[in-house]
Amino acid sequence: MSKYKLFLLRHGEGAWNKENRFCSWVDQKLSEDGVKEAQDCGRLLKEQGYKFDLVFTSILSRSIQTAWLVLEAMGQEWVPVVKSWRLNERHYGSLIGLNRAEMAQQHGEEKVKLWRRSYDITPPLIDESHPYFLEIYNDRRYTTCDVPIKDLPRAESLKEVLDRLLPYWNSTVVPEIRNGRTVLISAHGNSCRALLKYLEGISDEDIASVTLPTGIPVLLELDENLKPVKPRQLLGDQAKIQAAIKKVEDQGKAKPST
Ligand SMILES: O=C(OP(=O)(O)O)[C@H](O)COP(=O)(O)O
Repeated sequence: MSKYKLFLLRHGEGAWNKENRFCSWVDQKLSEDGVKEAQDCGRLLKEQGYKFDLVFTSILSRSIQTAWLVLEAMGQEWVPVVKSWRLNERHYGSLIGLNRAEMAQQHGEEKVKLWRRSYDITPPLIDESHPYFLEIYNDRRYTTCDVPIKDLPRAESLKEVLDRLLPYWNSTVVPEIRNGRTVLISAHGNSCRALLKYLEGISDEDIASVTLPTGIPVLLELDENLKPVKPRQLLGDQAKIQAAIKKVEDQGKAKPST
């Protein structure tokens, strides 16, 4: 029997989602379309009568901005928002900033698919020579983490995302859910995929075909042991959701960038 409802949300479209670049730990704001997606998401959740008690976000602006816009559209701005780097997007290492379609032209679509969707392959590490290295590691927000900056990731597989996310899930999110709070996690494509893999017990192989579009809330109904009692529900117009999923999957195809 369903005891708890948990909502996962990949933030609305960011500027680099539009440009088909690996964004990851670079702090991009939402695009105009992304703002609209987040507002539409909030309106939909309000129409369906959902109420949140607590929102968790990463420390990247696009997930925080999305949480604010959702709460504003729901008229629930007062709901507390708690932030942690442990919900950040997967660290894409030296791939950060690169265009997926150009990478597919250079390295082949299969290689890009492995980098994007394999469970335990870590992309090449970012180092000091990378154009976004200083922007990331000199950012004051990373002095607030529960690990020193030198120990923060330099690239992560999906498995490594789950390894850094799970302690936070267990210590901080789970007690709130067990206390009966309805939680929204406003995060990222891959941090949400990692959590979904854990909660739904998805195999290392099958997680490769799980794709989350931006701005679409995912509802999980959980039993008393926080195990899903039914398949995840992506809320909204199902034809639009399927088209948005295909668009994300096609980002790794070797077509000329626009
Ligand atoms: O920043 C990213 O995700 P996000 O838009 O959910 O924050 C990644 O670049 C997503 O890339 P992917 O869909 O190739 O894994």
